[in-house]
Amino acid sequence: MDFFKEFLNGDFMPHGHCLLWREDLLLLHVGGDALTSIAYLLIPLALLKLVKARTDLHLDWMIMLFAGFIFFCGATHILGIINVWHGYYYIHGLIKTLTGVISIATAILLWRLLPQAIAHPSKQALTDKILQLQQAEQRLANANQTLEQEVAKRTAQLEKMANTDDLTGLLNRREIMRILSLEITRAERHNIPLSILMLDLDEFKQINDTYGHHAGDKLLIACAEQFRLTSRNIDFIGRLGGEEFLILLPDTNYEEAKPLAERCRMAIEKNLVVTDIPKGCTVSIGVVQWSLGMTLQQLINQADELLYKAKSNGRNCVY
Ligand SMILES: Nc1nc2c(ncn2[C@@H]2O[C@H](COP(=O)(O)OP(=O)(O)OP(=O)(O)O)[C@@H](O)[C@H]2O)c(=O)[nH]1
Repeated sequence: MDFFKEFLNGDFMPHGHCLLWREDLLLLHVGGDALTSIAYLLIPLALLKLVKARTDLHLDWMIMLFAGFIFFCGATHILGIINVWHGYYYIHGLIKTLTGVISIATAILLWRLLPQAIAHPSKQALTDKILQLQQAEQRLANANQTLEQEVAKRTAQLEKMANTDDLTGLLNRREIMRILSLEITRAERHNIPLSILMLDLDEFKQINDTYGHHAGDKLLIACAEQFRLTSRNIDFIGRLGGEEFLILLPDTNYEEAKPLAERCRMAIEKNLVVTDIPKGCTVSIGVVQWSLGMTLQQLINQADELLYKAKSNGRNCVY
């Protein structure tokens, strides 16, 4: 009991020379201890705030231990101030010992954590890694873009192949019919004229039989080229099959279509040059202007009928 009395009233040890301190010396010691104590008490509060705010750090126990260590350091300085007037040397010693124990614990844990901390990537390493990732991402984006361009190119090639006649490079039957259907809808909606030319090479079988199938192919290619040269860039030219072609003339009435058909006929008769076939070739053409209410099939049938008429009337003519 006596021990506790002495422990708390500060008389356990005599003050000795403390009461003899001069004012400036006292201010220096008390001021220094007070400033250090304030700092040592503020640091644990800051660490507590950090632990509360950053639950993701996973080192909260280590930070709390460090906060405790700092707190006890602060407490020894407070006791240093008190001891100037009261001799609580026993409590002071006790707090110093506690500070020592918690410091040792912190030091041991700090050393144990050191490899983990060293292994943790530095800010520079993380910055480098981010840079590497950004570069890799850029490379990936570039590769992706190239791939997309390649796919678009291949798709366009495949579409072209699917829509094109292999031999002549003109539109194939499916594609010219698809476009004709669209153009009929457009003509209907905007009330604009639309005409077609149905073209068939004359006595092509005989050419094939005389000069061979290969020469016949050359002639088909040369005819396709003449049709290209003769028609306008708004027109669509297709090969329906064999030696039969269709030229689609958007925004064109019969009066405009007929001379165009005539130019095609003349081009085949006069301009066609196929070395294997010296006698050349001619073409018969049926011209029809689409009229309101006419279906695609009716349009084609009417063009076929006119073509048949041209064939029956001696070929190499336009009907
Ligand atoms: N070289 C070649 N011949 C083809 C091709 N497709 C069809 N033919 C031939 O074209 C010929 C068409 O003959 P027909 O339908 O009798 O017509 P045509 O001889 O031109 O007679 P008309 O049309 O009455 O003037 C056939 O002999 C087919 O074999 C092809 O891609 N190349």
